[in-house]
Amino acid sequence: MTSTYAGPPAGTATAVPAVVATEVTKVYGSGDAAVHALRGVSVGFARGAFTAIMGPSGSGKSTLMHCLAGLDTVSAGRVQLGDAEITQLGDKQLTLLRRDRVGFIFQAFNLLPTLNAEQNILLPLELAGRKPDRQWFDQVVDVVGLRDRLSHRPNELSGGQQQRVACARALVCRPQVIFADEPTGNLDSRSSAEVLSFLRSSVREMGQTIVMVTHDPVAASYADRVVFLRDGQIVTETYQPTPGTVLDVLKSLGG
Ligand SMILES: Nc1ncnc2c1ncn2[C@@H]1O[C@H](COP(=O)(O)OP(=O)(O)OP(=O)(O)O)[C@@H](O)[C@H]1O
Repeated sequence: MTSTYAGPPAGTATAVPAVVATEVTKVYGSGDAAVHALRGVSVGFARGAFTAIMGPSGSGKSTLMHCLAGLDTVSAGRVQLGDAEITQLGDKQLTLLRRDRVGFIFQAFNLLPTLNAEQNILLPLELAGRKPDRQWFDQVVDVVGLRDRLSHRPNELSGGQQQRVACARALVCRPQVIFADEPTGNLDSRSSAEVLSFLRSSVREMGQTIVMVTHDPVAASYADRVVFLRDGQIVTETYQPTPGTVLDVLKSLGG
């Protein structure tokens, strides 16, 4: 089945996409038990833009993100990340692609408790055998506002600060895309605002590309664009969203 979504209005999508999904289908299980989580999704995510994915529960948001990030395989269709067609890659190549080109931020901060903030931020580079670029590290630390917390362990940091460490950890590798899955789901509204402002400045000031799944219209309003899923298809999108416009679309989708 193909998506009913006809694409952005003429003249609005000018940037080169960092990730493109073409006719992506994902079916879990088979026969009577088959769940069609994605039904022919075609969508591009512009480089240097902050895009949110929204939709009612079960509409396929996490599945789409996992397929875009090479965390899950597609049943049919293609995903292109930069110059790599990830749907053609084997497990080993996918692992390297995720390590070298993709950053992740999850709802649970996933920091190592025995390492301090600086060590947590630098861990992925260390694991990849890459030397940290000190100047870039300093810039990232300043953007996230963690300069005076670098020697603190996660249990000495607030939830918002821990998530900012997780954001810095994703950014320091200079990934082509950062995928964020409900990054503010565990945070109070003040810490959420801190993290979202930081994500937005990493896009504005550092040219980062971010794709974020969220349920929260306020979180989505920090993005440049919101794409909406329903029943495994992209049904509409909005640019320069506000919490009000996002809520209106969600209501119309029954979310
Ligand atoms: N591993 C799985 N096995 C079987 N079905 C699955 C699996 N993962 C997801 N699904 C189903 O696929 C559909 C889409 O799920 P998905 O988690 O992508 O939705 P979502 O929009 O992220 O939902 P939510 O907002 O509740 O997190 C749902 O019907 C879900 O039950």
